Amino acid sequence: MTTRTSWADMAANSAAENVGSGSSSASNSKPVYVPPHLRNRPPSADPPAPTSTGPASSNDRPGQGGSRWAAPRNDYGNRSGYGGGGRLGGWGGRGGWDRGRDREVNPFGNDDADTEQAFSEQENTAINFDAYEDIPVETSGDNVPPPVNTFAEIDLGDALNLNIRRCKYVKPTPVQRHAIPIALAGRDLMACAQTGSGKTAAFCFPIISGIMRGQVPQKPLRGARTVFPLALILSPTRELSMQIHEEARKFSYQTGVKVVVAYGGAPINQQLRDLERGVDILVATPGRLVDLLERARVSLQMIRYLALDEADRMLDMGFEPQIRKIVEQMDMPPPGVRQTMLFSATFPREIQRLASDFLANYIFLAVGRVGSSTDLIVQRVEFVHESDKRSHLMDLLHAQRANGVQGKQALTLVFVETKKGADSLEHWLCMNGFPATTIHGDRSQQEREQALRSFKTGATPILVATDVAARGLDIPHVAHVVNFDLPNDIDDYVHRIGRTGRAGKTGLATAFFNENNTNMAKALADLMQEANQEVPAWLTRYAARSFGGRNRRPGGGGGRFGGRDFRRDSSYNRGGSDYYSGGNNNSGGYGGGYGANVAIVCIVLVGIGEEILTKK
Ligand SMILES: Nc1ncnc2c1ncn2[C@@H]1O[C@H](COP(=O)(O)OP(=O)(O)OP(=O)(O)O)[C@@H](O)[C@H]1O
Repeated sequence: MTTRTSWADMAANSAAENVGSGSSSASNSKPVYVPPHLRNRPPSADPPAPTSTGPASSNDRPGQGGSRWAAPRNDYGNRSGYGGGGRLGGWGGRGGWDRGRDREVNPFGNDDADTEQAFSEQENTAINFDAYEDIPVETSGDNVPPPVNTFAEIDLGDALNLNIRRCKYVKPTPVQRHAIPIALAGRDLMACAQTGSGKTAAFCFPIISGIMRGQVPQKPLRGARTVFPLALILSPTRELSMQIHEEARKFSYQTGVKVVVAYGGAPINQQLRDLERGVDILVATPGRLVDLLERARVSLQMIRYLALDEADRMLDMGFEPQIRKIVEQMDMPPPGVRQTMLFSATFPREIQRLASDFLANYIFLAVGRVGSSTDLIVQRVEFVHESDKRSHLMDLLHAQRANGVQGKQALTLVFVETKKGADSLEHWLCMNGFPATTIHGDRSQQEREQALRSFKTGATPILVATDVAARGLDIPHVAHVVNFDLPNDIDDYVHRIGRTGRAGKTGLATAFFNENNTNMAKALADLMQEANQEVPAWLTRYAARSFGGRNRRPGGGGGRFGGRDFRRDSSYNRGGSDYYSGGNNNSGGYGGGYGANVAIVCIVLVGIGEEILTKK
């Protein structure tokens, strides 16, 4: 299997190479204990904040009379400067403008980003395209626009095309092939596609392209400090919002489209200043957005595009009231006037039903995952008594070390149940020579961001996490996920293990099981069986005796799994024609949709809300 690195990996690698203690280079020598107060300090040799490559120019925009493709955004001129402090300083990742030079910061961190040569040499092989050859795809809804095979077939605009090349995306992934034409046709969309398959670009490209094409809108009369974004992208966690923002900034580099992120836990004043400098696309977590709306600092009156990432989580009980408030009770244009796109790797039927309130004559798209959910992930479950867990983990880590599986190219993510448990395990690992850090809801946002960076660069190749890191995070090189404490919900398990084996890469997931997890036995055994994993005989025996472990898998008791348009259910009947009036099965022998035994599995990047997570 190809394991060439993407540009993102290369950036991470170069950062890691500059990191001293705890990196893989120290692997063969006795690891050094790092006291807690020094553990997460940014390495002094870490790369500096990316520098600008030049003024935001308009000459890569095709001329389109009256649209923003033809209208350079001269409103950059009067900014007081915004640098965001670069990747490792302050509230990471918000940088869009170079404070001193008043220029758009190059999000590619590559001074040559303007030159064709700089990005034409290597393609992004993060995605294993071979695995997509016979991927099942199903669409339903009226007049579904046909998919495309190449980016060249889609008129996204020169500036965006240039950024796609800078990202080294050579061809669209399956979800992009189908979703982008649907979105460009102005259609509402509910899209279900596997983790790591490029959903972010699938909703970002049409939004950016649409804003570039559109007329520069007349700002409504309102308080001078109110901003009017044209697109809103909501996601359930702070870290996921930051990730989407980083991606969107790359895609919109030098297009004139301005992307701002707002999330809880970070100082609101900085975010207000970011907004004041102008915003076309607002990426936000719901709680912070409600705050901004209530302060009348943001108006949704001009929203043309609404995208919900991890949409099923956003409409799950924790978030639904906030989402309804934002979407239905403020000043956002109604469905049909705005364009709404919902993306996730799972869409349980009840959630689809709820979600349909936000959509108008929408298309449902389901794209199976690369291989199957867990073909790429070897799942192991081991019986480990509570008191033996630490020594068992130590054995695993020593074995990894002995096999040379460690360092920045082989990160280990260890999931535990509680925040206290996370701190305690992290401390113990460090004491025993395994550089670790931790992420959970009791840590400040700054500490959380720092921990993630330290993990990604391999400075601390073990991350002990609660469910705050279970969903939504795209961390390259996670080779091993250890469920030190199993979750109580099989979906959480699926999301956790989905942090490895992403984008066509293989991964390993090990779960520690004991008497405290008997309610998970059946769901776990079913899931493993479905994924052609070896199910230990003892687990099968536990499964035969047990009942529970909320099972959303196909064929499981919960029946919440959704890789199929709920409008096609025979039980669903709401007068028909306004909901579902046709289908387009591109599944190529896939049969009648995603039935009970289908392995689409949308392992998910469903996030848990920060409000919920902070309780963990
Ligand atoms: N067309 C493409 N060619 C090559 N790489 C791509 C392409 N599209 C996306 N990628 C890369 O694939 C990786 C996964 O993309 P992304 O994070 O958008 O997936 P996702 O479907 O949102 O995953 P998840 O469900 O886990 O959030 C990213 O590193 C991204 O840069």
